[in-house]
Amino acid sequence: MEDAAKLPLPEAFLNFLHSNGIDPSIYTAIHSTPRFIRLKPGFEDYIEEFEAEMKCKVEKLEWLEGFYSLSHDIQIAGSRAYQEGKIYGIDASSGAAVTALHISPGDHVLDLCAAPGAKLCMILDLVGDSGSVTGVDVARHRLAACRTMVQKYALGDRCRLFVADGTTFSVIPVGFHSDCESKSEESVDVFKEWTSRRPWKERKRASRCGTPQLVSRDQPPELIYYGRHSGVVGLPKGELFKTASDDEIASLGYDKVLVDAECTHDGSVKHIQKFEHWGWRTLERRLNLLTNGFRLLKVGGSLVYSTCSLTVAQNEDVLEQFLKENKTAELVEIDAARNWPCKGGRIPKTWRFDPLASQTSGLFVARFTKVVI
Ligand SMILES: C[S@@+](CC[C@H](N)C(=O)[O-])C[C@H]1O[C@@H](n2cnc3c(N)ncnc32)[C@H](O)[C@@H]1O
Repeated sequence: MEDAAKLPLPEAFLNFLHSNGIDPSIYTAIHSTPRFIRLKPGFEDYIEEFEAEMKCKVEKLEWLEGFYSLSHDIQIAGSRAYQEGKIYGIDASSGAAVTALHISPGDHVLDLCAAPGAKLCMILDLVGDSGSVTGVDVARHRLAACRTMVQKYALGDRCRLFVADGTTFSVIPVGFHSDCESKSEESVDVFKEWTSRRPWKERKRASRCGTPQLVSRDQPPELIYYGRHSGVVGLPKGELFKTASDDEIASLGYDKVLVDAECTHDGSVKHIQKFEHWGWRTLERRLNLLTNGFRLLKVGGSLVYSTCSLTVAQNEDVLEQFLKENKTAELVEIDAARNWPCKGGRIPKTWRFDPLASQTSGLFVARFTKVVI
C-alpha cells in the first residue's frame, strides 16, 4: 500500500484530516479508483461501440443498475455516446445516494442542492413519464450549467429549476393538485411554454456580474427553467410561489427529497487536489438545509441526506442535532445498502463509501421518513 505521507495531497488537507480523526490512507486508492458512467435507459447496446471507440474495457457494476466502471484516465467527453447524450459521468456512490431515495414513477421529487446536476439527471431518468423533479441551487451559474445538462440529455420535460437558498425554499409541487391546465390563458396571466431565449432580466444580471452569483436567504426563488410537463405551463403566475402551511405540506409536499449538502469535498480526490483551503462550514448551514428539506417532505415520504465529506462533524453530528429537533423524523434502513461496498456510519442505518474500501469517491448517506406523532 502506498504510504499516506507520500500522497499527492495538499498539506492543509492532511492537517484537516488529522483534526477530524480521518486516516489519510483511505486516499491511497487515488490511482486505482475507477471512473463511472451511467447509461441512459434504453441505450445498453452502445457500450460495445463505446469500448471500440475509446479503446477501453467497460465493466458493468453488479451492485448498481445502469452503472459501468472504466479506467480513471479515460476521457469520456470525446466519445460519441457522451456527445449524443447517451451516457454521463456520475460516481457510483452518487448513484447509490439517488437509489436510496427509492424513486417510483409518478413521484414528485425535490433536489435541494442540485447543481451541477448528475444526480438530478438520474432522478429525472427514474421518474420517467409521470411526476416531477424540482431542482434548487443557491448558485445561479452552477444551476445554469445544470439546465444545460438536463437539456443535453433531453430530460427536462418534467423538471423545474429554481435559483434559491435551500434553507428557505418553500415552493411545493403545485399544479399537480389543482386543475391548472384547464384555466383559460386569457383570463389570468399564466406561464406559457418555456423558451430558451433568456428573459431580459436574466441577461442583464449575467452581463452585470462577471463573478459567480449566490442568492441570499431572503431573495425570492427565481425560476430559470421549466419543462412542458413540469406543472408550470398553464399555471397562473401568482400560484407558483404560494406558500403552503405545514398541514398542507403533510399531504401536498414532495414524495422524495434529496439534500446533497455542500461540504468540504474531502471525499472526492479530484476536489481535494483542486482546493487549497479547508475551512469549516458551520454545522448550522447543513442542518438548516436538512431541516427545510424535511419540512417540504410529505408524511410517509423519503428524504436522503448525503455529503461527499467523511467527517463526523458534517454528517453524524448534523443528523443527531436534526433528530433531536425534529420529532417526526425517523432514520430508516436503506435496504439496497446491504449489497453496496460501503461501511456503516457511527449511527446505525447510515453508510459511508470511502475511496479505499469502496473504490468510489467518498460519500456519506442516510435516509429519513416523516411520521405522524
Ligand atoms: C455537493 S454539491 C451538489 C451536487 C449535485 N447534487 C450533483 O449531483 O451534481 C452542493 C451544491 O449545493 C449548493 N448549495 C450550497 N448551499 C446551498 C443552499 N443554502 N441552498 C441551495 N443550494 C446550496 C452549491 O451551490 C452546490 O452546487
